Amino acid sequence: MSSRAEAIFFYKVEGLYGCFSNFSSHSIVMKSRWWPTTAHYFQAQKFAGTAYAEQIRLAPTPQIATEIGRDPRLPLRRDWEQVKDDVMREAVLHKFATYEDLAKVLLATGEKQIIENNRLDPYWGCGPDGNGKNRLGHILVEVRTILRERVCSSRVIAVY
Ligand SMILES: Nc1c(N[C@@H]2O[C@H](COP(=O)(O)O)[C@@H](O)[C@H]2O)[nH]c(=O)[nH]c1=O
Repeated sequence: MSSRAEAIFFYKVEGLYGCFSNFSSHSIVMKSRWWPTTAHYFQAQKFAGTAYAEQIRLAPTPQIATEIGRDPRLPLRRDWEQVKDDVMREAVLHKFATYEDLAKVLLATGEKQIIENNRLDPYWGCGPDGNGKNRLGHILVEVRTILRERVCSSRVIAVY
């Protein structure tokens, strides 16, 4: 893995590598439903199987989906802390597997570190001091590895 100095930083959808954000306008189909963004899917899974999940799915923007998903008055599923990383990985993998152009951007980052430059979020992002867990960046690196392995195995099949 590269040094932090060479790392790829992303956050805003409008910025370079904006397609790495869960707010980017790339819809996915998961659990037999259409989701406008991975942010909609991720936030809805906090209330899977309830009417709140559908309300989030139909939210007009990822910002509104996230606002609803973070509402502390809503009944968060009990196992959320245990499953949230898996939900995020599943959504991000699905997005990059759906859009070949995005997969190419991610694969072209080679071995570089990927960091969500979100100063407000020490869990998914780098946090206020830059030493946050950066879980979204790590998940993007995991997805990059999975996609690379898929590309390699499809090339092996093509050779045979
Ligand atoms: N707030 C924000 C983003 N934060 C995103 O929200 C998700 C985490 O939600 P939660 O677990 O409820 O805190 C995760 O995908 C994180 O990257 N992203 C963006 O592009 N723009 C924003 O303004």
